[in-house]
Amino acid sequence: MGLSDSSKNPCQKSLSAQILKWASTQCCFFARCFLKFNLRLDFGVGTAGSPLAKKHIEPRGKKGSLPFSELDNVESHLSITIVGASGDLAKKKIFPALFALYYEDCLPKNFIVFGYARTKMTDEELRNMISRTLTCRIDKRENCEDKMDHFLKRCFYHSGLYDSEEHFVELNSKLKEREAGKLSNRLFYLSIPPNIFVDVARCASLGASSENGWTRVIVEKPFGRDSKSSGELTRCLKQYLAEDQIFRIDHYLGKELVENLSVLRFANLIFEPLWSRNCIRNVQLIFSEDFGTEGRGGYFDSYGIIRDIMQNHLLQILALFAMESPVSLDAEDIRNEKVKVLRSMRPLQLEDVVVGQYKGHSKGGKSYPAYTDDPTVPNDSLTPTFAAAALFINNARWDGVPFLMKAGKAIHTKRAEIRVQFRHVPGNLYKRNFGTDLDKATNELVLRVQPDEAIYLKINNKVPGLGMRLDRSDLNLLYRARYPREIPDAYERLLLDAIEGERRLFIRSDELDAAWALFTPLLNELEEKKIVPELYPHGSRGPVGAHYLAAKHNVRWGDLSGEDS
Ligand SMILES: NC(=O)C1=CN([C@@H]2O[C@H](COP(=O)(O)OP(=O)(O)OC[C@H]3O[C@@H](n4cnc5c(N)ncnc54)[C@H](OP(=O)(O)O)[C@@H]3O)[C@@H](O)[C@H]2O)C=CC1
Ligand SMILES: O=C1O[C@H](COP(=O)(O)O)[C@@H](O)[C@H](O)[C@H]1O
Repeated sequence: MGLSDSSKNPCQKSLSAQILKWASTQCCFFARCFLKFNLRLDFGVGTAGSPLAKKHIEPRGKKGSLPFSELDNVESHLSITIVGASGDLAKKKIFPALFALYYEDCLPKNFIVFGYARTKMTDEELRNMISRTLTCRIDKRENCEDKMDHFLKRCFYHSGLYDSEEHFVELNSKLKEREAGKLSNRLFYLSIPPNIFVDVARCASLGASSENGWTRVIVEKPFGRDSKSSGELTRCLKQYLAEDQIFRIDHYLGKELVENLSVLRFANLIFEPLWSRNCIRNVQLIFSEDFGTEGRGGYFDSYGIIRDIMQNHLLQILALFAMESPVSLDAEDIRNEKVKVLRSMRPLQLEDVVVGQYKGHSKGGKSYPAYTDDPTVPNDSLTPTFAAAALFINNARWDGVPFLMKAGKAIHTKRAEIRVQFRHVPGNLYKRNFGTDLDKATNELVLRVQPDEAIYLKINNKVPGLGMRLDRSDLNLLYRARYPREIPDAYERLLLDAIEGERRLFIRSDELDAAWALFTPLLNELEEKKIVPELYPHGSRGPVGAHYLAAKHNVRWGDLSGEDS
């Protein structure tokens, strides 16, 4: 078993940090004795114990008030190992996010990054690989090249198998060599296919856990494919890791607008009183991508859009949107509220969903492939690449309010947004100005998660002039206009949180169970009954069935109204 990791409140943390400083400089012996007897140490040491952990109050990084290096007064070391370093996610997201954190002075003074995978690579080859992905992304930053050189010098590689404890022991020796006897915290990022999560957790925990600091493991999705397999995965991981060492990542929780959801609700008097069935008619959670599953067809075909997007990203947003006010911003308080709302929901049935799959299509002399054209996808695959669903929360706040989700690949546009449609104004004095379509008179709040982050509220407004003409207008908070700085990528925020021991944006195991309990009966039914998805052309607006589903609940999809700019 690796070292347990429990970050407590800041006061406790700073006390722990002082004890640890003393312990690490004068009396490492005690720590080793504790370990020998397999006691779970609860130091909350190193970076997690730094004042930066008070991040609800303090901004982070050099653009904030307190650069990490100045705060890093405990002589600790941080080793980050990316398992699956040769893969797509590592290249696309994880290494760039780590560099961005380094660039912003958000990493501690003593840190190293190790890549681990089966592919044979030298340190230099790993550095070249990282540098290629970095140069095409962040070359506009000031002093970027110098910083990049310094960062790359701290990157190393070890090639090994995922199920070989011996190879992780070799990694351990390399880590120790560079940690040079300092108190060292270790973070492992499992950026690998899910069938090898448990092997890696076992080998990393037994072969390469930190001997004197914390060991944490970030686990990528998918966390199973249904309640049973997810429960099994949790049980297996817990043979080697304590729950507080496991950081289940859902990168949508790290997106700026998703983080802002709670601020919008709980830091503004004007929204919270409206946030219930009394004023809200329906809520829509929409995700679409304007490309298919190209290159990931093999993975996608055994998961499908419901598991890939709805059961995690959209459901997490829904939980944050609908939860009651937490007792505090503490991770456990927030996650308790999310679990409560998830457990108040009715599990989905077949009649609550519409599924679709994209078909080939030609437009303007260009042809777009069907999902089943992918050589890694069977020709007769019934896997949905699109789904729309209606969910209901059986509690006093949300009784009767439809929460509609829609997620699709190969749709005409890329977007992720939350749309809140409000009720009609009772006894509206201006009713006749809207003709017979009173729906056009309702307010709508839109949180555009991506692209081009924005929050806008559709209101009815008098068109200036002598007559009385109304139109729908937007109160628009466009992020690029209001905050002309680069918005950090979700992976930056989440990596930093894992380093600091902040669990608020990671999924707890009971949350995961509740999420699977909602979707598993539906997923089983879709598979058992071999439900045939409705075909929609690649690049279209998705299957028509999604409109019927919405209409059944008296809803119109806001993204198709044609009103958005
Ligand atoms: N890519 C993305 O956009 C996203 C990915 N994820 C999740 O992140 C994780 C990593 O994703 P991604 O980087 O795309 O995955 P990859 O398929 O690129 O796999 C990552 C690495 O794992 C090793 N690997 C691949 N297949 C196998 C296998 N069958 N058995 C053993 N090792 C294998 C390979 O390294 P080597 O051969 O060198 O050992 C590969 O470079 C997955 O769990 C995925 O679901 C989540 C969100 C988005
Ligand atoms: O988790 C996943 O997310 C991506 C979309 O992420 P985004 O940050 O680019 O919106 C999706 O393409 C992928 O299928 C899914 O596994």
